[in-house]
Amino acid sequence: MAELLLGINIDHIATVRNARGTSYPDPVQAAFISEQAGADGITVHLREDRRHITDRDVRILRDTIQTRMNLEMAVTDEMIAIACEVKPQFVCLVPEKREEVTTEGGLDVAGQQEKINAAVQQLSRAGILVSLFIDAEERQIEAAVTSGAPYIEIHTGAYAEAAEGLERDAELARIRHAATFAASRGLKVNAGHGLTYHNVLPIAALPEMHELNIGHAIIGRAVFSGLAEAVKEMKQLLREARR
Ligand SMILES: CC(=O)[C@@H](O)[C@H](O)COP(=O)(O)O
Ligand SMILES: NCC(=O)COP(=O)(O)O
Repeated sequence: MAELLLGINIDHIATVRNARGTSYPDPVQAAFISEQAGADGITVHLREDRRHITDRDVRILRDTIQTRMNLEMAVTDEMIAIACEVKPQFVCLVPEKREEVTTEGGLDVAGQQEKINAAVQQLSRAGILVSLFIDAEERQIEAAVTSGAPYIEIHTGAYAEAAEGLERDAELARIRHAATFAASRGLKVNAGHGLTYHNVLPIAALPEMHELNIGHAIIGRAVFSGLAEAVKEMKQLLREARR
């Protein structure tokens, strides 16, 4: 079976940075370390309200990412103009609501087919590979095929939030069916949102999966794998100050 690719979402580094308005921790450094550790791509979501990733991040990352940039964005004229100028290797079109804490559902491609078709065409003409972030539904997959986008990313949020047992099994079955159906219709299939060290295995085992985009759980874990070292470094500095 082909290797399953891992895209790292580094938005959450920018969230910590922006909470204080500091220049650290820098998502540019996060992208570099992720790539050194084996990431196959870097995902950033330039939200309309710029709550985490900023325009500056996107521009610097476009120059510094060695693998490939996957720019998640809403389907707006502003975002399409930015993407056509920056030219990331991939754009993933996502739904966006100002007041949401995180992306709540998939993009309704079927309900706004002409708008999505136009966006896919414009981005494709700029040489960008387009992915559509959709729920695991045949209707949305058919609409994605119609749009001409070569990729979909299946929103795994409902799976991640489902209670372990029957509820989660049902969500997994929906995703499994969607992945098989989408692949049979010629789409490349990615997935992501809310995937963790505890729930990723059944999704990763689906043979049609091409790439998983994972951020929050990895950044959350990185805090603890690095915390002891960070405390030791500060303690060392304090000791040096009193020598
Ligand atoms: C579009 C998506 O899947 C989200 O995971 C996003 O990339 C993460 O950013 P937010 O936490 O702002 O939703
Ligand atoms: N598109 C999903 C993504 O980029 C990562 O989502 P999360 O792991 O931060 O929930």
